[in-house]
Amino acid sequence: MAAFEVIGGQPLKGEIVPQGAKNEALQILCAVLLTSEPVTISNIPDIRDVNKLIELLRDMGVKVGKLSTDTYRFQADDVHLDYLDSEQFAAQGRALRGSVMILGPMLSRFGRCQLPKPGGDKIGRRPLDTHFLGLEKLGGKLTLEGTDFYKISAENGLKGAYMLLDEASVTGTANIVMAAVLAQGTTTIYNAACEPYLQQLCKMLVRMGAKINGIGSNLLTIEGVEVLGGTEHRMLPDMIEIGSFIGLAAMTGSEITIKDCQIPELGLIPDTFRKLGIELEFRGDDIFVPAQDHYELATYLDGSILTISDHTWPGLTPDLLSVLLVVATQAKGTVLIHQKMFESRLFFVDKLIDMGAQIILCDPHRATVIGLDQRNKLRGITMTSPDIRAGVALLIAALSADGRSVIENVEQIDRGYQFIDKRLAALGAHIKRL
Ligand SMILES: CC(=O)N[C@H]1[C@@H](OP(=O)(O)OP(=O)(O)OC[C@H]2O[C@@H](n3ccc(=O)[nH]c3=O)[C@H](O)[C@@H]2O)O[C@H](CO)[C@@H](O)[C@@H]1O
Ligand SMILES: C=C(OP(=O)(O)O)C(=O)O
Repeated sequence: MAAFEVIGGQPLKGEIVPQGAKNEALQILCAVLLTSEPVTISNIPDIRDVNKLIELLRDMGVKVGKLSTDTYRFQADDVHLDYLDSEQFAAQGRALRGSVMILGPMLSRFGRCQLPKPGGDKIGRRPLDTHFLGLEKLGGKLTLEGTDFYKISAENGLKGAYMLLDEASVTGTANIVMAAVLAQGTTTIYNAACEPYLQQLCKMLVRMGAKINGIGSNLLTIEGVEVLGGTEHRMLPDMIEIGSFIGLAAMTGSEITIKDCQIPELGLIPDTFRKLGIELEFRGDDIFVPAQDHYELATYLDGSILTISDHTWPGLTPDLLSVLLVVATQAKGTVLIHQKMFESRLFFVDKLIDMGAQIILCDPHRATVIGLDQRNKLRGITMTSPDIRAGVALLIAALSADGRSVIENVEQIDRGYQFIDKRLAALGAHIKRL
């Protein structure tokens, strides 16, 4: 297990370029399975989960050519269906959450797929029911082996259908869309997830020849086509990384410019940091965060305590709540952080409490943070990163803290943050990989 040693308390300064979006990359990479023609993808982040998915595709027979550090060319003109039955394929599928999105494209193009329960963060129950409800509506036949191995087939092809999803699952919607684009007839998906990465997927599919209406809304209408062709696609910057850098600047009292953010795609993220009292300036497409000695939490108009909670897009992404929580520990004021979607994502606050933060974990979903207003700094400690976003939140806490911290299990952070130690060291952070 790798670890980071951090000597905290140093203000950082400089410019940082966000990586390509992890969760967009996982959708887009799976979509290369939908065509036998070449697909060129740029701004691919060099992170563990994405590299694992690229390896999985290569082992399935997809031709993978690396054109530059962040650009690859894929061609799925000779997919080895037998590989799906191998132990190695199952092990690769188990290793990340994003692998689940090969189900939709494989089902629609080749009539079958199978997968064990995919990996990803252990942050509470992560049901796949919406994925299969949708794929079954299109004519997929699901066979369950035990409770954690799924086989799905459609010998006679898929047929378009109307469906009202029980929840607006992000990867579920991506899977269903990728199945519907090659189904016969019209599919209507109501209560579809509509976050920017899914919009990016839909736009790419349209460039490949798919017919999709309603992109960006929760009502998608898809007219199936017989074949899809190749295309080029560029990934958005990672909005969770951008939010993490805003939080880092605030907590460490640093002046940081985050470059090329595609600000219109960030939804509520900038305004949520502003509610924590953090000043942000948009300079063209860059976000400038000035060094701030203090920041003060907003209250509601009637003076009552603010709640920050997640919601499906265009609400606030759940993936930033851990960072927002950490930033609140040094604000002036009190805030309730309410993580509605996942039930085991707030337990990492124990470590922040050990560092001196004032937090009451009310229940698994809610934590009240009483900000220290920089009166006391957090103290460096040794801790383990439980999941990707808690990991980065703890890293931010460690960089702001007095003294030495060690963060273990940083493979969790490496899943989604590209060379984070080197990039933060370039801003002046004292961080070493052990
Ligand atoms: C690889 C990838 O892209 N992972 C992201 C994806 O995961 P993923 O697609 O797995 O997450 P889902 O959107 O399916 O659901 C997330 C959780 O929220 C619950 N839920 C979802 C929708 C809803 O209307 N009500 C509800 O309660 C689900 O039961 C689940 O526990 O989307 C999540 C939600 O933005 C993000 O945290 C993950 O980082
Ligand atoms: C939960 C996340 O990732 P995954 O879905 O891959 O576990 C995340 O990116 O915050």
